[in-house]
Amino acid sequence: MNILIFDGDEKLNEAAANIIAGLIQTKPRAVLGLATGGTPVGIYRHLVSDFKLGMFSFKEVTTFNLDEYAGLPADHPESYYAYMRRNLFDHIDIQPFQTHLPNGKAPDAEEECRRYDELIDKAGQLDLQLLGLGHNGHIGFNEPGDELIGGTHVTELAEATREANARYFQSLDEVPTRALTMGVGTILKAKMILLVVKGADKADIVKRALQGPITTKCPGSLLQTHPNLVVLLDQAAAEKLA
Ligand SMILES: N[C@@H]1[C@@H](O)[C@H](O)[C@@H](COP(=O)(O)O)O[C@@H]1O
Repeated sequence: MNILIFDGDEKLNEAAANIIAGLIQTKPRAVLGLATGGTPVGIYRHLVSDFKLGMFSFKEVTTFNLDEYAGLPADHPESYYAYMRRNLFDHIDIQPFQTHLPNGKAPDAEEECRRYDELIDKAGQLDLQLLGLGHNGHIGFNEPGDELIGGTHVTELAEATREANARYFQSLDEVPTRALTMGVGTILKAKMILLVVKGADKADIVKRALQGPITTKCPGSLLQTHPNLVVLLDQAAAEKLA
């Protein structure tokens, strides 16, 4: 694992965007695994401005997002579909049919998960998976538990996760209780994983995930097994690391 620690948000966002941009420049048909949440917003902003400077094109890029809330229609402002349009897709030349998220409103969620895995399989291995880390160690919406699931599946959100995401909704009650998420097997099969974590409130979980025991109780700890893991941290998130 390669850990890089940055002094300041902007430098970190720029470094993450440069890694993604470099991949697209060398492989225009790259398959990207994308993440949502607060962490990647600045990274997407950088990618958009680099794109607008003409540094690269997303025309042949394919994307698969990690997850989507179950029950939220795509046009709900807090759906991850809406987030991706707002923060990235609407500002670049990616072809909409090459962007993928699980459909949170699919009538048969299990079938939707199978469909999503088939699409990922058909696209081939993810070249890069961008990841954030939840306060409880979740990656995507793979929550801590006695076991983890390899493929895309429906998951019950941990209370802590709903509380953390309540800031985007009018009230906690409005935060969905379930989500469709890529599994840890798919995440770990990516050729490269780019984990980005910021803030002092994540320092403990960064320590557990990167230097603690590998356990399903902290899904992020499984990333230690990946042969090409790049971790970008700000100083606050890195402060408990040995
Ligand atoms: N499903 C997402 C994750 O993909 C994200 O990485 C994590 C951390 O979010 P944030 O970056 O806002 O702290 O929580 C969310 O609930």
